[in-house]
Amino acid sequence: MLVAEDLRKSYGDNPALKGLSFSLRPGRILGFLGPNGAGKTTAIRILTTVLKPSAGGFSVNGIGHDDPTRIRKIIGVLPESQGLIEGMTGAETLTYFGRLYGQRASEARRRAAGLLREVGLENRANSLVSTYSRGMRQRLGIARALINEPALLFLDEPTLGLDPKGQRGLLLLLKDIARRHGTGIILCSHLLSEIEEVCDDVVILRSGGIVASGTVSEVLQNARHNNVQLRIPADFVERATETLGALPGVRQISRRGTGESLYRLDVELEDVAGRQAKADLRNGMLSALIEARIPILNYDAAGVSLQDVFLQLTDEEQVET
Ligand SMILES: Nc1ncnc2c1ncn2[C@@H]1O[C@H](COP(=O)(O)OP(=O)(O)OP(=O)(O)O)[C@@H](O)[C@H]1O
Repeated sequence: MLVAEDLRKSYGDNPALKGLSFSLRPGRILGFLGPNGAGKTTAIRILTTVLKPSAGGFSVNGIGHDDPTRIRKIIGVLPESQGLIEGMTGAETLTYFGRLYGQRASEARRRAAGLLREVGLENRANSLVSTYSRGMRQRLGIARALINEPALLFLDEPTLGLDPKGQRGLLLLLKDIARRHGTGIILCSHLLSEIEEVCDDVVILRSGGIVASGTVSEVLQNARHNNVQLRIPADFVERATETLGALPGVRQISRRGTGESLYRLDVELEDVAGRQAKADLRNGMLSALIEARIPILNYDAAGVSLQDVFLQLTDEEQVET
């Protein structure tokens, strides 16, 4: 339903997006991840037709980006600031926006009631928005974004400021909407554990380019095969970095202090083919560390989370070898 091909955008001489290509199928949720300045907002602005790409293109349900009016009719957006009207009730809000989309008064009221039910706000339909909690506002914002029954829904940090229960409830609601309506959802977030839980697909951006993309399990699987985490005493971190950096199979090392006297090294190995070759690389790495008399306090090749992948792929402090 969404196909983006080689999207590029420069602000003056500053390239904010350097060739973004990905696609999304109906009913799936895609997480858009990246550190500050990676280009997420720029990409979302282009895909929601607020900005024009400098090069490349995209289409939604076959409608090309050069027809923004038609694209706007089939997408929904939940911006970071919802722009709700405090002096209206939830039901009035949705009826009002339904009318803006050209619905008749009776139809707008009926659909407003249906949407309020869908997002779990039916009991507060007649309360003023000014009395809503943050979580309720987000739910109302989502209902508003669904008014035109969009094929594609964009959400920017939808769980920001919600308590853990509210976050979970909202993510489950999104999952439900995607599955039941076949809506494609693009979610920008920094909460990686939740992205891991709710998203089917993921695109990780860094400095305007994609550093990883695919299904969440593909990205994790790939990282698990080629990445190893080590914990070593801080005193040995320089020697360990040097030793690992001299090995031909080591592609990249990220290091992070995890306490006063401990360091965590995330080591990315060459992407060699075959299980045995991968094991040989890992064993070679361990032998080199042992030979250099570096104490290894912890070794983990399996417990890689999306957060680890994200930090490793987007870490500015990493040492390229
Ligand atoms: N209107 C603008 N004019 C000039 N440069 C811009 C503009 N908007 C963004 N940029 C630059 O483009 C790059 C990407 O910014 P963008 O806002 O898309 O990143 P982001 O991933 O959304 O970051 P954040 O997580 O902080 O929102 C940054 O270097 C930013 O400084």
